[in-house]
Amino acid sequence: MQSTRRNTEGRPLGTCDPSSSGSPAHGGGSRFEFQSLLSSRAPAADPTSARLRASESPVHRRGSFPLAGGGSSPAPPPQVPEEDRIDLNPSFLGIALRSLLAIDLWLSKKLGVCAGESSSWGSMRPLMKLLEISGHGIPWLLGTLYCLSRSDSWAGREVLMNLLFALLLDLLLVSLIKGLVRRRRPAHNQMDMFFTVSVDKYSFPSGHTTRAALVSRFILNHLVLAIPLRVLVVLWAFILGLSRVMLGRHNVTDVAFGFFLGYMQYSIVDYCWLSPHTAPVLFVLWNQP
Ligand SMILES: CC(C)=CCC/C(C)=C/CC/C(C)=C/COP(=O)(O)O
Repeated sequence: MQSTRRNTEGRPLGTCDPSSSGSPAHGGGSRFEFQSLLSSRAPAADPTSARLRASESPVHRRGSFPLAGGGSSPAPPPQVPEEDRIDLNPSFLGIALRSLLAIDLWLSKKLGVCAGESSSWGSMRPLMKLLEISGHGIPWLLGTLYCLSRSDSWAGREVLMNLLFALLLDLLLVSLIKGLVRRRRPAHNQMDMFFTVSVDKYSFPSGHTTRAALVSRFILNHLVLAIPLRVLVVLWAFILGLSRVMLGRHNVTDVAFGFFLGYMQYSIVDYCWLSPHTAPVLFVLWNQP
């Protein structure tokens, strides 16, 4: 007995309707998924026919659909460059990563409510941009240098020297990772940021978020603050991270990794803590008239 497997549209599997719209590569119809499955589920006995089957898949044919039933003498399969081929048997990790990426892009777009003046929360954009300046590298670097120059106690100088080290380490690590990963900023972002350097065209990880996590952990560990102020510091870091997505500057994963990296950076700074004992040269140099 022979049974005919059907796709979700009730069409026998293996057939194709050339009149239907939608790009095969972008999931325009379920039949393309089927063809991928067919290729991966029924491996050919010999490599030549496996290659032929893969090249028959519509995802390998840019701009042409295979006709239902086919002809009696099919044209020889076109040679497809290696980089154009789609992995028909992706690993579980690959599927999980792609799904995470899709959720990330979808959620980031949804949360980008201040990405433009005409966005749903566009009126909040000036406030978000103020927050952006509060986490920018320049005010933090200049502020730390200024306080260092005014500090008249060894203890104060030690803390500020380490804050300066932390800020520079953060700039270095974020630039390195941005340059390596080279993830583009979301398409809905307006590139109107105040004072950026070349790697800032990339979005992974969020530099504002790493700085916010690093600085807030630093402050909580080295400044004696009343509880409400401590809560405020944590809130500032959290809202700054969130505002990066709302402004459309980043995807959610850029910010999530930014929090993680900033948190870890503080651990590095704490581990390498500079003091008159561990780095006497620095402290002596700073105290030269
Ligand atoms: C000393 C020196 C080279 C300072 C550079 C400070 C600077 C330009 C920091 C960049 C701050 C910035 C715009 C980071 C981008 O943050 P995302 O959150 O958009 O990644």
